[in-house]
Amino acid sequence: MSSFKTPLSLAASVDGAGDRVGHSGEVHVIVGPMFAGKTTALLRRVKSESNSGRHVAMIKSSKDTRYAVNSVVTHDGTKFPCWALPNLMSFRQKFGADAYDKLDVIGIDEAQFFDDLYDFCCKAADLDGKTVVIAGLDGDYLRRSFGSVLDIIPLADSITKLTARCEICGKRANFTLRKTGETETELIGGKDVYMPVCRQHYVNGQAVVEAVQHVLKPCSKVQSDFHMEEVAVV
Ligand SMILES: Nc1ncnc2c1ncn2[C@@H]1O[C@H](COP(=O)(O)OP(=O)(O)O)[C@@H](O)[C@H]1O
Ligand SMILES: Cc1cn([C@H]2C[C@H](O)[C@@H](COP(=O)(O)O)O2)c(=O)[nH]c1=O
Repeated sequence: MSSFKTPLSLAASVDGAGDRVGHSGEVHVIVGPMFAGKTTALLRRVKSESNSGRHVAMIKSSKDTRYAVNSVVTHDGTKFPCWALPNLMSFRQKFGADAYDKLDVIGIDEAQFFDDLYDFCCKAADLDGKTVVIAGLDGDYLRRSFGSVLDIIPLADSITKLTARCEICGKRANFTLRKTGETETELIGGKDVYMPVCRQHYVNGQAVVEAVQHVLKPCSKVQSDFHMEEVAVV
């Protein structure tokens, strides 16, 4: 019998996770602004895979403890148990190598917070044969690329961009407006801090936030108390 190994089987056997090689993995990416239904779509997909008898696991970033520590929770309250982790590469070891090898589907929520998203997806789908379903923000509150979410587009079998409803006019919302004056990229929050908006209301709303911050600059107490609801953006 030949002992020749392809680069793929060699990589998998070196890593000790070769059980699923030959079984092709997949990468499905769900993006959009906040409140677009990304977590809802992720849960629907993972639950349906589980109902079909496949072994599933869900991961979210441990940075996001808004609704629950060990569950993924949608904005309308649907829950699913998950592993809350600071990074993805620790998942196999924490989940257990044997259990990991039996997994068919891995769901990842809040993907923008994982620095090792690209490497994890490559390994999980290409080498370990997993179906990886990823939900995350494509853009931050300034509509800049957020984390590594856009980096995994070239790895993807499918990409779904969802929209929310603009909180001001009810049209389709593609963007997330931060209502407060904080400027750090990562700022955990819900409707208290963010609202989904259409293009027109993103541009108007962002101008209002910037103008208010400019006016209030020397007065940091008032600045941190400022909220968009108090200003008309139409
Ligand atoms: N402006 C809005 N547009 C759409 N859905 C909204 C809005 N505000 C609240 N929601 C609620 O948010 C739910 C989607 O939540 P979720 O799946 O957690 O979204 P995401 O993960 O994209 O932030 C909707 O089903 C709806 O009940
Ligand atoms: C726009 C934006 C969002 N965040 C944070 C806010 C929330 O905690 C999550 C997104 O949650 P969702 O499930 O998509 O509703 O990300 C951030 O840190 N920085 C931003 O610019």
